[in-house]
Amino acid sequence: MPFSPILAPSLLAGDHAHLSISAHLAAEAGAPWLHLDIMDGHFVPNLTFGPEVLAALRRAGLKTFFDTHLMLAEPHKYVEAFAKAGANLISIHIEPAYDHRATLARIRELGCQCGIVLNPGTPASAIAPFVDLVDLVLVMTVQPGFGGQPFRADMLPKIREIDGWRQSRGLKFRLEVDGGIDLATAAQCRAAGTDTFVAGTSFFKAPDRAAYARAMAALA
Ligand SMILES: O=C(CO)[C@@H](O)[C@H](O)COP(=O)(O)O
Repeated sequence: MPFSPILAPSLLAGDHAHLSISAHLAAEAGAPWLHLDIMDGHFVPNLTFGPEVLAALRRAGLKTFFDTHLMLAEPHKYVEAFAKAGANLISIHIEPAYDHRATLARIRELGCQCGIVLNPGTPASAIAPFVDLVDLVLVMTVQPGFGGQPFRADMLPKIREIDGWRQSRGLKFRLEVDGGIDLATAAQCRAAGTDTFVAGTSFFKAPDRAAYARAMAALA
């Protein structure tokens, strides 16, 4: 396994009236990453927040690594705004039509790490041309748009397939899962090769240091 496990709390499941408090709770629990779900009401049937929220979290003192997941029909138009607002890693979906290669290169040029994301219905082969360009591959384990959905165990073969490429070709990307992740489903994903786990609903039920430490011990 090339990377040690990271559990990235998803701010989508935090308190939207007090996002900074929720983000600080995640950091104080020991989470080195915060997952930020950016939804546009087009690519996914929901809306969340924009770059000004990331900038405000930075102004509020958040030093956490911002793992920024753009669920946007036209992500290439927004990568600069998210990089300037404080994103550390920006992930873009493979499904919409735009220049993925140029957008990944632009994310790097802006000083961020870059990631590529697949929806449950998208085969691993769709991202094959990009896996040597990215720092992270995100396999969605729910149809994106809403938190609190059940984990899709039928995504495990896809995770194994992508981890297989990583191992056989010596590729250096993190392999992340997102959707319905709790201790039990994270363990299944870990066994399939995942090293990076987004947890929204399950994390914010008990966002404290002891719970985080238990989760990390289970994934070690
Ligand atoms: O991107 C998404 C949903 O589209 C996720 O990041 C969710 O926020 C994960 O939430 P849970 O499934 O853990 O509640």
